[in-house]
Amino acid sequence: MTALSVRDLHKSYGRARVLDGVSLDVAEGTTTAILGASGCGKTTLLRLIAGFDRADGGTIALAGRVVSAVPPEKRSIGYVAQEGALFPHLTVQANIAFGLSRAAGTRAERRHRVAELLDLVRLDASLARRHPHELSGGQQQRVALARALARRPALVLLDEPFSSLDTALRSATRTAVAEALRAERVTTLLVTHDQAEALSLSDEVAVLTRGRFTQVAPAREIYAAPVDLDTARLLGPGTTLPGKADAGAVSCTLGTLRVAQPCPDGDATVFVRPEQLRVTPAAGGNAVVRASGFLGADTVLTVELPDGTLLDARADATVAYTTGERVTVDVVGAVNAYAART
Ligand SMILES: Nc1ncnc2c1ncn2[C@@H]1O[C@H](COP(=O)(O)OP(=O)(O)OP(=O)(O)O)[C@@H](O)[C@H]1O
Repeated sequence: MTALSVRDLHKSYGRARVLDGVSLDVAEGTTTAILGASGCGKTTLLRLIAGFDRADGGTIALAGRVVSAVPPEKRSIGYVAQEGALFPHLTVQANIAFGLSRAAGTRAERRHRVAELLDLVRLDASLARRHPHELSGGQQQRVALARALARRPALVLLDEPFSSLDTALRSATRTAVAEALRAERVTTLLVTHDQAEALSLSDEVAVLTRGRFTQVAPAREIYAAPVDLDTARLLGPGTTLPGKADAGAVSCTLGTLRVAQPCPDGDATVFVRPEQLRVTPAAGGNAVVRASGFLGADTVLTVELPDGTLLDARADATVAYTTGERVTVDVVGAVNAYAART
């Protein structure tokens, strides 16, 4: 069943058209990540769905019911903002219980639900009596999620919920949140501009560009075959090269390569991701290492081809590459190519 259905949504601020015909369906119990550049309208869309702002046109339906006239508190939506916005004067327990109305069972039942929620977001019960300032940023975000889930909402909106956390905390919090959402089988819309977050947390990724969704597809599918160059770049780094497409292949400075999806014959832009290039040390190699950055798990190299083309490649971190060293560069698998913009 479709939990959320957005149709042809429009929103402008003055003359600036932010959403220009946005449509999206989210199936019940799934997570869709909205990926888009800063300022593309992601938060605007969430605010319209939550009912904090009104659209200029289009409809939003929750479980098949159009909600234009329904106030935010009656939409059965949980919202977690960039920084959880917990009540600073209330304990963790009281913050979570705030989401539960007094009508929702006895005091003992509410306590039980709070304990259940703390467990769900993997927070120790001993934290229940602390105040937000006595928690780490990651713990605060997990309390914010517990509060949003308290009333068993039909839909949870997460607006860049991990952006204020450092790398290690971000990854741990992300895992805890993903597991909690899966356990509750709650329908979720996650806004992010972090491609790793979008790809790892979602059933589907929806790419918002120039006021519309340009592609909505499962993470693997969208990563392997982005519809256009902007979408390809949003999903991760890559080098663009001029080329010529002809009958299902594309020729460029790297040779004649297979294409992952159809590209019209003629001038093309080839997009090669760092992991699609295999670099091997070789005295008589066709390229020279111009820069190398050791990242721990792997190394990112910038290599130069004889015609001066610079390529970014991912390489084996156990090999210490030096600037000026000769290497061979091969392309692994099919690449994406798009009709060149005139
Ligand atoms: N209340 C408002 N009044 C005027 N302009 C606004 C208002 N809210 C947002 N905007 C503008 O609308 C555009 C979209 O903003 P929005 O916050 O939705 O983007 P975003 O994709 O969430 O960005 P970010 O990733 O940086 O948070 C921006 O250009 C912003 O300046």
